[in-house]
Amino acid sequence: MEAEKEKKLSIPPRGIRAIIEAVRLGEVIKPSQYAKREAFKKHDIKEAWLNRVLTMIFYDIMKKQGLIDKAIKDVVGVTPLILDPWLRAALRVAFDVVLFHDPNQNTLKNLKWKASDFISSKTHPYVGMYYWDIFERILEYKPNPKTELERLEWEYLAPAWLIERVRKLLGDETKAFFEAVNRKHEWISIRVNTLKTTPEEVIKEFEEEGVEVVQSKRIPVVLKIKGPYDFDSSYLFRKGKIIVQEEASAVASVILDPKPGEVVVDLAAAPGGKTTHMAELMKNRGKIFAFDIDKARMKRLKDFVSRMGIKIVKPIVKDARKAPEILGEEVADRVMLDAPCTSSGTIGKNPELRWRLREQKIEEMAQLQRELLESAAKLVKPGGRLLYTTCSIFIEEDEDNVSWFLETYKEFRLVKLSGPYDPGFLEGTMRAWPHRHETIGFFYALFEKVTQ
Ligand SMILES: C[S@@+](CC[C@H](N)C(=O)[O-])C[C@H]1O[C@@H](n2cnc3c(N)ncnc32)[C@H](O)[C@@H]1O
Repeated sequence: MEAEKEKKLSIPPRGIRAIIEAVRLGEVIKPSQYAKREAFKKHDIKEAWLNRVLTMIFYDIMKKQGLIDKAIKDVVGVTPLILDPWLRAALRVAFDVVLFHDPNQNTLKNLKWKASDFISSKTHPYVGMYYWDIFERILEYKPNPKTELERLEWEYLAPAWLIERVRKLLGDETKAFFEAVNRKHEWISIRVNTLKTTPEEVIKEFEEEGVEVVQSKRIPVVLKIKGPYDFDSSYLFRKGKIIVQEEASAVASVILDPKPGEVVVDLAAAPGGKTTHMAELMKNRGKIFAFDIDKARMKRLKDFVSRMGIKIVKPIVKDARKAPEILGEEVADRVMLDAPCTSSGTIGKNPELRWRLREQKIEEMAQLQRELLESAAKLVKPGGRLLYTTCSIFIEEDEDNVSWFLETYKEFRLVKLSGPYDPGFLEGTMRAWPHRHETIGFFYALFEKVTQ
């Protein structure tokens, strides 16, 4: 009996206030872990166990936000988006805890009384009273999906339109796909900076720090460490010996394969995962022109470049559609276009993204990607190569753009890719999948400009 009691979720009043504040701040402070950190500090969450429990709930709410908001709407009668932000945050916490966890009686009491007091103090006593009043209805609430697709939304924790799309792409593997993206992500993928150290040395240092580490079989400079890991206080990170990067992302630079002394243009470079990797492959010899339109992300690129001891990168904060005007045409041996995209392949890493994504966005991104491909086509020298990648799983952003490019730019041919991942839906292209390759969803197409 005692053991059973202990298994139930227990959150003290301070924890309730901290998680509501974290969810509230998460709407305005990005990335969301900063919001969580600030709220936990404010409410003095020092105990490791409590931090772990609240962190789990914080990310759980993001992953299930669309479903939680549907439940709120069923109970309250309006979309939570028009409610007071503190009330919305408290309701999201309450629904998540009640529907998806197993809270003990004390936690339920705190969730009713302390949350109500807390949001009263943040807004108006009427708001707290309203929350208090409807709390019993939250306890009674049972989701009532009416169709098979609505039922799958609760099973896969994703909106219906996304499930339909994944089904069209993957058929029987749909369930495995969503299970993989919803799994707890404990392992963090990093890349070793070979300008400063070796994978073996870094493995040794992690082991000495007591961090579990495994080396990627596909890309030996990629290591996976068991999190959590505090990068800010990490010697390896501060000295620029490691950088956070997914294996699928590191594969891109290896495929483009820039050589020492070459001229490379990276058209969507920030925060610099691929730019820095290419500089390493080029042994810090040659030139990389790194374009990105986002100043803040570019600042991070500049920090990484200097910390990692890289000398050959010229950052250019400009729209990459202007790159041929700025640099001239046919100047590059290699062009990397790691295009801005819907990022649908990263929903495992960015749990709230699935609820934020809008289907209309896909066409918008595909159009921008084509304009960037036009720019890339002009930059490549005859005999030079262009790599087009996205972290999206949608055909419109991937294979469709490749077909369009090959039809429009007859001087380019597709260089067939044969690994380390699986063939894409167009012969010669390649895709990485979360459920098959334990990485993010990623798409690759390599082109060569034929010499006349
Ligand atoms: C997928 S991210 C690039 C990630 C980067 N290659 C890396 O490996 O770290 C896409 C980038 O495209 C940038 N971007 C969006 N529109 C752009 C444009 N018109 N010109 C240049 N960069 C753009 C975004 O700011 C974003 O940093």
